[in-house]
Amino acid sequence: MHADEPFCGAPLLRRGLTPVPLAEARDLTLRADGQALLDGVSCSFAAGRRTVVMGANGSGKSLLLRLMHGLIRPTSGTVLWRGAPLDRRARARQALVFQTPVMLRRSVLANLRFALAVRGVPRCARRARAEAALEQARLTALAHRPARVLSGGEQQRLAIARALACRPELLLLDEPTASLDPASTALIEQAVDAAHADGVTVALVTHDAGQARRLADDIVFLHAGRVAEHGPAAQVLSRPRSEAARAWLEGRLHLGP
Ligand SMILES: Nc1ncnc2c1ncn2[C@@H]1O[C@H](COP(=O)(O)OP(=O)(O)OP(=O)(O)O)[C@@H](O)[C@H]1O
Repeated sequence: MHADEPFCGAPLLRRGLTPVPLAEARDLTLRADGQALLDGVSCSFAAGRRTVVMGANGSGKSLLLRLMHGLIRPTSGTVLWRGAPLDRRARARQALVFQTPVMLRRSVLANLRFALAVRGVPRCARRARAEAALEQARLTALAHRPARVLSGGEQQRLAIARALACRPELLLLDEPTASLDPASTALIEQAVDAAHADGVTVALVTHDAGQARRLADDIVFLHAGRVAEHGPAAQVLSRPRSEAARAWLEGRLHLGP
């Protein structure tokens, strides 16, 4: 497969089935100050799978997630949702969790209930749904604490619980464990696993090759704003085809596009 070709899920392809990607980037270019930050990026997040986006600092991973979520518009190219251009309704089927979560100046529980209100969940259903999400995230004991005083790991778990309480089809996570210790990282990975087991499609940015091995079904490897590799995790991690991914996985420096 050519590195820039959309990849839609190897097991299905092996069985002769062609899945429609849940979300797809088609030839996305993003320019700023005369510079291409993303340059002809095509890739897809296949339904029901966990796609891990990897690459060096500044390779364009966060920008790709923001484009896929419609937070920013590409200079050219298209973001597709179930084969049609991304629109407001489709955006509501996604949830994006930032590396540094944004918490309202309210309690943990109120943060969850507010998110549900914004998504139009009826008032009578909010409390039960918020409490269930807290229990799943093991945050029930902290329900009435101001969200902003929680530790980094707890805030990240709350941010993911808040996103999942809205029942997205696609959960986009931008380096959710970047500054967390192994125990907090394990709790986040459990939450991702549970969401995936519930049928949520996951796209996750990480620098951690161990995390990619544990979580990824597919990998998109970006280098200097381009897709260097896109394929099943087992293949990309053990037999990378691009020099950029090979060097990165071996911990060597690789400079230049
Ligand atoms: N609004 C912007 N205007 C100009 N340049 C930008 C803007 N946002 C991001 N960039 C640049 O685009 C490039 C890619 O940024 P991005 O945040 O996607 O990288 P990343 O792969 O997520 O990096 P990291 O691993 O360090 O988080 C970087 O060089 C960054 O400086």
